[in-house]
Amino acid sequence: MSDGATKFYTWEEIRKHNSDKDCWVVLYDNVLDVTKFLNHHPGGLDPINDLGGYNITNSFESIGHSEYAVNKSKEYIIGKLDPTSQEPKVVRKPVAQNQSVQDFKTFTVKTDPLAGIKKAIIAIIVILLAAYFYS
Ligand code: HEM
Repeated sequence: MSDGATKFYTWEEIRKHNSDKDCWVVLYDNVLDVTKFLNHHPGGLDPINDLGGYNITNSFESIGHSEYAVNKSKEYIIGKLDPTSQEPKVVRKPVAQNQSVQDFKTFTVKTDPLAGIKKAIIAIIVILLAAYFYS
């Protein structure tokens, strides 16, 4: 862009930059190389890195980023999205497949089948004690 001409990128090119060593994203119609920002992002590395090669506009807006964040993102613009390029079907990249995610997926609320009986026994004991002390 040294000659002042805007550089345009296709989705095919953008999708290739999808790792924490080389991370491009699309914000509105701008293409950003955020590789150097990942480790400085106040929201952590993963939220942006997981979207490397994708359009982050909805996620960026839903967090309610400040004006400061919007201005900060300008530092990483490398060009514009080629308006003739069709966005390929979004194939969700698997987010962190760590143990906590696995635990979350298999988590079930444990109910105590004896909870009702326990409560009834406690109530009976309280009634018996009250009857004993007030008799
Ligand atoms: C170029 C892209 C981005 C830039 C420059 C950026 C910048 C920032 C900045 C400056 C903050 C501090 C709070 C603020 O000023 O709003 C922040 C917080 C945060 N960002 Fe981003 N962000 C980007 C993309 C994203 C994306 C794509 C996500 C989610 C998918 C995300 C999730 C978060 C979260 C969760 C916080 C922490 C909010 C909090 O703790 O209150 N960010 N970001």
